[in-house]
Amino acid sequence: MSSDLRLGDDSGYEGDGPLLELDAVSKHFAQESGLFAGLQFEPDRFPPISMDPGTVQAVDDVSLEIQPGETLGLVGESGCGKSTLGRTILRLLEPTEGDIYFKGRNLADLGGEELRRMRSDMQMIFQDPQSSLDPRMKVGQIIEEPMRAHDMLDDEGREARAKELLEKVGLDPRHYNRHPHAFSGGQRQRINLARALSVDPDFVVCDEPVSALDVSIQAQVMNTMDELQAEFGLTYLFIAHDLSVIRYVSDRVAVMYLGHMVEVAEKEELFENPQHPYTKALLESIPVPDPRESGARGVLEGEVPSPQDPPSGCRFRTRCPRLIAPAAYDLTDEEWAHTRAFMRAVKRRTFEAMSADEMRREFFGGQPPGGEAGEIVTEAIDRIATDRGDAAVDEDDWDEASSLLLESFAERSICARERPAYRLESTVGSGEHFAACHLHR
Ligand SMILES: Nc1ncnc2c1ncn2[C@@H]1O[C@H](COP(=O)(O)OP(=O)(O)OP(=O)(O)O)[C@@H](O)[C@H]1O
Repeated sequence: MSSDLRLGDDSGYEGDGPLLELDAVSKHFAQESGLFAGLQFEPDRFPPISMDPGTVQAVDDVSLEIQPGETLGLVGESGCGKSTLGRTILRLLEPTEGDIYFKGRNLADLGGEELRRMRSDMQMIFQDPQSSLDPRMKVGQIIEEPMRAHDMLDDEGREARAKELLEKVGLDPRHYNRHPHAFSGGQRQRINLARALSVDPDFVVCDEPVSALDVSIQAQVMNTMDELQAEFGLTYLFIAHDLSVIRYVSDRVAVMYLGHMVEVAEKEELFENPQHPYTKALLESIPVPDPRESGARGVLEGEVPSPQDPPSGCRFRTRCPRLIAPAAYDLTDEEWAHTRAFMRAVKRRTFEAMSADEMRREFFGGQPPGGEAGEIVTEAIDRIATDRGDAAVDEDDWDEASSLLLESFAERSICARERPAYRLESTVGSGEHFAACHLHR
């Protein structure tokens, strides 16, 4: 673990708790600016226009621990809040709510010299090695810059360290005086690594560090990062949207969806025994290399809702294939599956107008559910049936049928009413398995 590249006595972490702990951390942004951003039309008021800047709930109520020496992979679709979480941890963004503890200290309590030291302990590397390296600076200057900012070593010491780091990241120390444009993408990412390591951090947020690289280069850079982790005693938060990258680098994996953490488990456990429908859908959507096995597999239905107005309860529920039936109705699994599919089809208007009988056949095999649920389904069908007898079906009828179904079924599900959070036993791995899904209630 030790290296002569470790600086000073305060490097390393001797405590027995997590290196990093997030306690209910949120980061909300004021709505993106624009000429009409936030303008609301409210006909019942005078004047009928108001300004509600609104907020983007990029990260919402996230709790998480990262142990010393581990790599926690953070995965999720574009826009789910991964980068925002990484930046908030590093205090590049101020959290809206919640606490972040690093080495047992609340970052919000630190000031002056302590905060400065903590900042050098936590570094970040970014996706695009092209734009994060100043083209006017030489490689040596780039690597020495953070040391200079933190007043570490003298000129000679910095130069010696920069050259040693170049070698450690797999580059030639004689390239010290070159400019970054002379290097390939993979080499530039290695320069970034050397720069991040120059101040001897304990924790590095790696934000999509290999996403911009050719697949053939990705593994080489990830292997170097792995070697450096062992040598420097580093802890990584490794952000990626690519599950094969996550599988390659992680010890544990955290899955994010629309600002919430939906599942966290050891890597093997997460890949072999996923417990959240969103994780399952993500895993099933990994492209299969075998061309004989084609066709749609686990394609996620519908659009990701807006982080300005996220769904209540489980944020994935509007797209979830396992949405739980409201307890108020006595529905068989099959009846609920039909009702759910019909509700979604009406909401998304995925079918052409048809008669009531045709809808019953198409969505319910001719047999809608009985009881109160059946009455609601029948009312919705009648509202949009082409043979309903009065004026032609219009937009308002579709909207009303959709609202009736959503309010009666989706909004009454436990998935809409309560925020899920369950701790499960791991079956493949040994550690804790967190799944935010009411199927585990
Ligand atoms: N400064 C900001 N102001 C307003 N909204 C923001 C800001 N930064 C991020 N967002 C919004 O917060 C949400 C999360 O963005 P973030 O970049 O963290 O996601 P991500 O998972 O890292 O996505 P990607 O992989 O595309 O970078 C998005 O809806 C984004 O538009």
